[in-house]
Amino acid sequence: MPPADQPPVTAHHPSTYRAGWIHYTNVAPILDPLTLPPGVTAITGVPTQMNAALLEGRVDIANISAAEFIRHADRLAALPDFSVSVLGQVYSVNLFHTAPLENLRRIALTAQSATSVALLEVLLRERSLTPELVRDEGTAQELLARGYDGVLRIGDSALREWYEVVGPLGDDASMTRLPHGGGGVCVTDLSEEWYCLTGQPFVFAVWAYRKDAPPPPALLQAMRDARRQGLGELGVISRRHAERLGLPWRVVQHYLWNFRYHLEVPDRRGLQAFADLSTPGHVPLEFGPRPSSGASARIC
Ligand SMILES: C=C(O[C@@H]1C=C(C(=O)O)C=C[C@H]1O)C(=O)O
Repeated sequence: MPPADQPPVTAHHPSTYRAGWIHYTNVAPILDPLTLPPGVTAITGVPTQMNAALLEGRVDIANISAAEFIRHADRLAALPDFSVSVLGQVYSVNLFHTAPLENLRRIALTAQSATSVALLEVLLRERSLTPELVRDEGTAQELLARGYDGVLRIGDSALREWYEVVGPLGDDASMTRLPHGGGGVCVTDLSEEWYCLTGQPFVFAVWAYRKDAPPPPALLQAMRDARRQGLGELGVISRRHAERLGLPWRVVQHYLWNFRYHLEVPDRRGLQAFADLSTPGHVPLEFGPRPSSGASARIC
């Protein structure tokens, strides 16, 4: 698969079902073991690319920003049992800042994100803070050096930059609550802030499809099989991605086992709370049918 930062390539054949995958490390436990069934093709990209590809009809299903699913709930439905959610710290959706939150004046926002930008807006509004928000690209260090006092980063590079600020943690790090700052830079983990505000998990991504193009059952079965395999092999997957990311494998393993991939009841409540806070007046969120095997979504 091409790296996540390449623009999506369109290769449409009417008889194929087209998937679009955000290929951040946090979906490796689902995507690494996935074998696409015959007739299904896939492209990869960053969240804003996959959001656009789904909404413009260049793919039929994609793991997209939860915020975009909420905004386009009239046209989109989500798989009932897939999510990228977390309860508390996520480590890869970070506001890097050099002054207390209350004093921030200018925050650079990554162009890769929709959900995390909307989450930041909710969190700032809750505290009645009104810094200037500017779309700008670069590493946290580069953007702080350019005069921003806050920088929002997501995904693999945000995880690496978090580790640059807080690491090295050493082999005896408890991995229960990891540090939030170092070298004059503070890291505010937006998902942890959400937890403090609501006590709920935060859903960053769902697997959404256009209501006129529901996924073939063989693809859903392949995704469920892949997730079961991937979650059973987290050690192997963590070592593979740790090497690629240049991070200690224990950090990557903790990062991955911390996610909630099943859109369970607490995640749906968190998603609903985020929808109500971020998008007042949104249309009701719609989810596809649960698996009909007789087993619960959790164990299939
Ligand atoms: C947790 C993350 O979630 C991602 C954040 C997204 C966004 O901000 O729009 C979209 C998809 C998620 O996979 C991350 O990338 O670090």
